[in-house]
Amino acid sequence: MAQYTRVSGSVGLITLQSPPVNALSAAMRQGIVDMMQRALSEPEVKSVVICGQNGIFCGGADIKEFGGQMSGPPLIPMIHAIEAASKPVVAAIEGIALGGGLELALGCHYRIAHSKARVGLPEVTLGLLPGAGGSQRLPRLIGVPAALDLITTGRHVTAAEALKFGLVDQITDHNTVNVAVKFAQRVADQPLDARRISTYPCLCPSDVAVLFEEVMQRVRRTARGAIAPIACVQAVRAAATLPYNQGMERERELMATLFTSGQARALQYFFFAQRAVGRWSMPSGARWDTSKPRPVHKAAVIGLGTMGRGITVALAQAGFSVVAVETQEKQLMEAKQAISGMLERGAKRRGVAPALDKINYGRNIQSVADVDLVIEAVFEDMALKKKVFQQLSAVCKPSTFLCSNTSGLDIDQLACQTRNPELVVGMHFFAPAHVMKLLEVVYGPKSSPLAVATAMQLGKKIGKVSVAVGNCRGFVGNRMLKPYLEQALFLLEEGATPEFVDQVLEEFGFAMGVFRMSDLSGLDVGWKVRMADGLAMPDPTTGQPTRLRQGRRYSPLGDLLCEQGRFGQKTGRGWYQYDKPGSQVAKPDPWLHSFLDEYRARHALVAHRIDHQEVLERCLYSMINEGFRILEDGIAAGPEDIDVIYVFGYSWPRHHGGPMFYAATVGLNKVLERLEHYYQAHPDVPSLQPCHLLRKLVASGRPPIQKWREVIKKVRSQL
Ligand SMILES: CC(C)(COP(=O)(O)OP(=O)(O)OC[C@H]1O[C@@H](n2cnc3c(N)ncnc32)[C@H](O)[C@@H]1OP(=O)(O)O)[C@@H](O)C(=O)NCCC(=O)NCCSC(=O)/C=C/CCCCCCCCCCCCC(=O)O
Repeated sequence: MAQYTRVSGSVGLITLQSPPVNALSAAMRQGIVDMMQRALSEPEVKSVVICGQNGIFCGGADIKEFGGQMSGPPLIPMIHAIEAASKPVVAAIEGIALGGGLELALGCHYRIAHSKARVGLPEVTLGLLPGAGGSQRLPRLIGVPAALDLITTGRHVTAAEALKFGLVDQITDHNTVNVAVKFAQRVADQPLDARRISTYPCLCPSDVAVLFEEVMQRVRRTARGAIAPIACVQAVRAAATLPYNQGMERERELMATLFTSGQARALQYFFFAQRAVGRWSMPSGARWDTSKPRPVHKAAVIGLGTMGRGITVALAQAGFSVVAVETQEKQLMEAKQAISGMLERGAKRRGVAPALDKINYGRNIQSVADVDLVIEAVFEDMALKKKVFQQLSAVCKPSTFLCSNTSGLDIDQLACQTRNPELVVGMHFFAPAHVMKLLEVVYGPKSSPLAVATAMQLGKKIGKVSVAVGNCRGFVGNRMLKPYLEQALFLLEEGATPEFVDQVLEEFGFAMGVFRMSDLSGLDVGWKVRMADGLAMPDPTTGQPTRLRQGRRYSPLGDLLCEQGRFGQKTGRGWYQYDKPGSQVAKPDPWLHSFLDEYRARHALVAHRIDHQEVLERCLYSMINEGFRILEDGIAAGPEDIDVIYVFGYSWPRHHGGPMFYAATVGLNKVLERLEHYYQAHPDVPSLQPCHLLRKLVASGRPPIQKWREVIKKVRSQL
């Protein structure tokens, strides 16, 4: 775990050895304690260097240990002992020094970093704070404003930025360990008192109280109910206002609260879930580790509307050559201008040259003949998409992967239009496509593991978190959205207002409640789909909007709004009113309230008092129930896939882990019991009927979420 060698005669070199990231597990901490003792006890050794194996200093505490009983030497006394050492200790930082890894480096007397290294205190992203002295040492070293920024955002900084802050003493382009060893030799006789950060006064600007107030307000506004960012501010405030020892005590108290909170558990689960989705599998047994992707050098995008533009930008920014096709001259010119603007703004932000020359624009689909992969992004219309796929199949090389950016259409029907259906997959991007992290890679029954592996790898290369999912209406994300939206409408019919439903969901942590979100995305989008499905129509016998379709409850409220031209923000009216079309400031609309009253009266619906709990349970549990159905159907391989999709694509609050993790924390038996209760009250709403897998998990003794796959496997094998 930690290896000790003596180099250059007088330097004790401690190398952290625990791939992949040299995390500070109990064994690693024990190793460091032992090796430090050895270095300090050897009279020939005048100074010490701590480095990491394989070009990585340290990725911090071992997150896996947080879930169990902590054992081994604690981190805080270990770091204190390093700082108190009588011989200079130099951290040689290569690759990364994150979290506890940076806190370890802050306990050292000097820090030398490679120019390509990144450092940071990302504990806040795991629901924690830098609880091994980081919240107290960092402000003492780099000042309160910079420390607040790093600790509350968890962002990683480059070595150059770290040098500017004074966080590291030197950066090098050469072998960092060699440089650190020479440095350690040079400082071997230097006094250490001025190098112990815990003894420094905390560097505060004169208006520090105002600064804390401002940061606290910002954090509360953006945290959406997450508690760790607030605790981080409180911990830094302790550094600024208390002596070091008392500050450490405050850090410990705050850490204890966070450490045992459900939010930390959810965020740590989510850390591993994000990584788990990369290890995809298909019901056929094909898997990430047995399916090799084919390299993609040149790609094409067909259709340069909002989605196509974003996809083109994402590809070009990642260095792909792109053929961007739009058949209408005027639209092509507009798209070219918009894409250039997006690339220029993005390049300016990142301090690089815009990748304008990566894109060739054309009006003719023939121009994609030699590309390796095409992403079709035309209007969401099956007939149109089928036509495009027929054309692509005729024009492209036989080996070209043909992908559709669709939010829910049947991939199999598109694959059937082509010569090589095994090379067809869905790539469901989320708007704006160059910004949003999520990509659903959708495999149909004919999609080959090669096509899935290639689309997954492409997604990774363009910076997306890609999740492989099966083919069904709406895939995972939009399929689960349907019961959620449906419940929200039913709640309005029964007496709630859009403002109240949104308030409850936003208090839960969604960036936007369901109605504000619908106004933003445009009510006409769903209306068109419902019309195509034959739903958004008056009852043929009465001519009235009907509340029952195919024996199921149906709410025509959204359709009625659309019939009035209320499409949301873009028309200045929707579930809310806006000052003008395109405005984003939603205001309650008295017209809407009267409309709801009239609607209820017309349908003899008696409004009743709907409370916070009912809104949350009906909206979330119906969505979660659909999530269990998706698992049962094999559309998602595991709960992690669903959770990652919901956090990255649908603004599910990350500190609740995702809908499936949330169900596990609420208790599956409680979710089941409440669904049964609501289904009894609403037997014409099938999405409230608890699904078989949920019942099975409860009957199996509610195993932890990590064990659900075993039960899922059994349930699927019985189907
Ligand atoms: C940037 C990375 C490091 C690397 O990224 P990349 O190259 O893309 O690779 P990945 O795929 O992400 O990772 C590769 C595998 O490594 C695993 N991994 C990564 N980091 C860790 C880690 N820190 N621990 C465990 N495992 C890790 C990862 O999962 C991959 O494996 P797999 O594919 O999943 O199998 C990137 O990985 C990254 O960003 N890592 C996280 C960095 C991070 O966030 N570090 C901070 C960790 S938290 C920390 O350090 C906290 C320190 C303070 C602790 C103080 C403890 C005091 C306890 C007090 C408790 C008080 C309780 C009181 C209770 C009471 O009183 O009762």
